[in-house]
Amino acid sequence: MANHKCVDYSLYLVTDSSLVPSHTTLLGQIEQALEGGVTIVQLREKDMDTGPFIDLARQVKALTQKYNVPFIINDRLDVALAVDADGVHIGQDDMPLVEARRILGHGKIIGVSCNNEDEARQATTDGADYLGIGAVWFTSTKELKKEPLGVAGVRRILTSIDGYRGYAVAIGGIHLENAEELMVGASTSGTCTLNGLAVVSAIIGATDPKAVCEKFVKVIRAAQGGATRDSVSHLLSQCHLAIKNIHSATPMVHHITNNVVINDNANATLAVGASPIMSTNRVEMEELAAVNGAMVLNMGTLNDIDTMILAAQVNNRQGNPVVLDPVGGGATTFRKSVVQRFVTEARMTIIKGNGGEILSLANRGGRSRGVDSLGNVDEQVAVAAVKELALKHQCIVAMTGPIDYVSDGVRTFALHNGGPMLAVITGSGCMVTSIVACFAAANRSDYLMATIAGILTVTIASELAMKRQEVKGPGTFRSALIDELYTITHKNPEFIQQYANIRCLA
Ligand SMILES: Cc1ncc(COP(=O)(O)OP(=O)(O)O)c(N)n1
Ligand SMILES: Cc1nc(C(=O)O)sc1CCOP(=O)(O)O
Repeated sequence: MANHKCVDYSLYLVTDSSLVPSHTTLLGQIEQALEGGVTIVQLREKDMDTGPFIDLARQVKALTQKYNVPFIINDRLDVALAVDADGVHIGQDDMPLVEARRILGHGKIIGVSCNNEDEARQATTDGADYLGIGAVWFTSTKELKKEPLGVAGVRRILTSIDGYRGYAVAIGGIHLENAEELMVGASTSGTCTLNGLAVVSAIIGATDPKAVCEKFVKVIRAAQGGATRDSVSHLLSQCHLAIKNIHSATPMVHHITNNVVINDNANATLAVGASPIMSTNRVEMEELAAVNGAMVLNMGTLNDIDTMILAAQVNNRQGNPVVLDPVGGGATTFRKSVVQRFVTEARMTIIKGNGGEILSLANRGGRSRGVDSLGNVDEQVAVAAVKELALKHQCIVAMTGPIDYVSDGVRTFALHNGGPMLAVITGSGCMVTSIVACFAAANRSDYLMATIAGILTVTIASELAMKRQEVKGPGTFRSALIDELYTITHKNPEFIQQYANIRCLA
């Protein structure tokens, strides 16, 4: 599963040009829907020749780019490749998922239609990024071959794939009046819940698609808010498992990091049970990527930018998580342009920076002096920045500081752990990045949880280190911090659940 792609599936528009009202056009309806808050668009044209399909796909892609939402093509891999869409949706009678993945690679989204537990299990095993579960109810948009599932049927399928870390949407017969019943009724407390609704006729056939979408978004967000709040304790219980996964995988974490922190980062990586390698020679990037668990790109020392980008690209191709630390990203014009190169020329799985770095990347100001962030960040601004960037770059974004904010674009958490001593040793932020990468390497099915687990491990370790009698100042704190990383991950993983101070911001 290429699940480093964080996508907001909340309101998934699936098109059908035959349903467009006579006074308007398909493109007009799609644009209205995007204005109303659709979060992902699938072009589904069952009877269009290839040439016109590609032409139309190019126009729809331009619209989705304007609104910064992913663009998916129904059934046709050739069209998806021709227009460089973000992914494809395939049905049970279409090209097998493993073949589609072989052709499209791990960088693209692949969704699969599922109507029962067996199909869902197979799709999750084969690495689907999301499932389209349906039909929920009767629909006049498509002739159904099987009885509708109902809300209970959708829930049953979701429950049967508990442990799956991809996404799921429901489809078939969904309109404003039954959306809440479905979102609330099908939600589960397990790892796999309903992430959104896929809708055709209620939007494409509407006289005012923008207004319809705004109402859908309200209903869906309200249902997600309740479910997300319930998920904090579940998330923390997963951190325990995430540590175990590091020990069983002992992943190699390849760093291209800065000269100041290289030794501390290697020791911290070892302390949590992963294996560091700090190579910067481009000759071996490809070979390292083949065995890597994760890649850290830390911009502190910018000696060879092309090699760093190459390293990210080869790790992208291998499906390895790439963690970017845009150190000093807002400090100079040069650094600002380098961050832009990283995020446009390669795909980042996690971006972790301080307030100045993240706000700069989000074009929301971001004051830095050298590599340090200046000033506290207002919570509303911080949340807007991490959410916006997560959706834009389809990745997890973490802004660290006195409070850490982490988002996948849909779910956002505020983490309140961490002692003041972290600010008086050099490279504590870089250490967080290394540890996040260790968790990501061993927990590829849930990068949001991996990021939170990584941050909490360091911040809780810092609180424990400060309580140690031998800690008298920054020097002794630095050693104690590495000791406590070891303690949490080797002896007391329950400390994360015990000490985490975390809020869910719906
Ligand atoms: C999000 C989503 N879910 C299910 C489907 C149905 O796809 P498929 O089974 O391929 O049927 P057709 O769309 O081809 O009629 C979908 N398109 N999108
Ligand atoms: C395209 C599609 N796939 C389905 C499935 O069950 O897989 S139901 C469906 C049509 C959904 O259209 P509407 O939102 O107009 O009911």
